Amino acid sequence: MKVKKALTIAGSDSGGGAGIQADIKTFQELGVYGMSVLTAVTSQNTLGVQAVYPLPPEAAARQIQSIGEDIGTDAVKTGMLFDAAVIKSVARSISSFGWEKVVVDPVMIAKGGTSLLQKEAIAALKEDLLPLAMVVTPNIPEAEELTGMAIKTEEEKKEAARVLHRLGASHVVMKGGHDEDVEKAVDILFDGENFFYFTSPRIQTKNTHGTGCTFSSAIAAELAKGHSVYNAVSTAKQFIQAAIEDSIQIGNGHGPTNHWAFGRRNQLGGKALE
Ligand SMILES: Nc1ncnc2c1ncn2[C@@H]1O[C@H](COP(=O)(O)OP(=O)(O)OP(=O)(O)O)[C@@H](O)[C@H]1O
Ligand SMILES: Cc1ncc(COP(=O)(O)O)c(N)n1
Repeated sequence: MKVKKALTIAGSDSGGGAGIQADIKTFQELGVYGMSVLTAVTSQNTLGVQAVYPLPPEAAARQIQSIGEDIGTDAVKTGMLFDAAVIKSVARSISSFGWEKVVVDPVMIAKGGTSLLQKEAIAALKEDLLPLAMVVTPNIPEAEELTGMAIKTEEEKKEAARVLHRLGASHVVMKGGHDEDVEKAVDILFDGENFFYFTSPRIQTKNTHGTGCTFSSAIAAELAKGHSVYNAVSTAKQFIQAAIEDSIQIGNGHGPTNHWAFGRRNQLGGKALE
């Protein structure tokens, strides 16, 4: 059987809702063979991150080499990279294999406030990784860090997207999950010329752990299957909407999104899961 493949380069979330675990579940649900390169191990649950154990940069390079020299991949997604040395090592490895369908989720801070990226690594993210990105998916606080802009209005979101495009990302998705006073969750895609809006009703729930990871890996999975960036973002938006609507009540904090909701709903003709 011939399958499409996607690779996530990210950190492990022991609680299974974000990071590598969210990515692999999303790849699986979207019918793509998932592979993983670990950059860090976190002790994490729905209450937050209790500990971070970064892996050395050679570990990422060596894992990517093992995949690149034998299996190859149709798309790559990066998540938690933790420090500048890992970012540089990952960027070098991606370039050396000439992988083009690269989705960069510039993960910086976990929901509970724990830093998943060293402050001094932001320069490396901009200089080494953004130029390799077919799609970059910042939330508003991440876009503010990357651009140095304060982003509140729609015009500022569009201007930040232009800045990130100039830094080398060929497409930018400005995610609106953090605009909590707005009734809709609006993501804006910029392709260097035009802006496209992806809008869905905002769901009132505390179970949003891993939304960013899930959304970016859904984009990578759809790109791996050969879809355009516009269509990949459109499917990812439907995937995350279903995953948040049917989110999972486990633990005592922010529960995870439901990675099987999108596929099961399609089987059930669009009905929400019990
Ligand atoms: N309450 C919500 N209702 C509907 N959609 C949401 C909600 N929260 C986030 N989203 C959607 O989820 C996706 C991820 O957006 P978000 O801004 O939450 O990313 P993120 O902050 O990187 O995620 P995380 O906080 O998990 O790191 C986007 O498509 C966004 O519109
Ligand atoms: C290993 C890892 N990677 C990424 C996130 C961000 O996800 P969230 O902001 O939903 O906690 C996380 N919490 N853990």
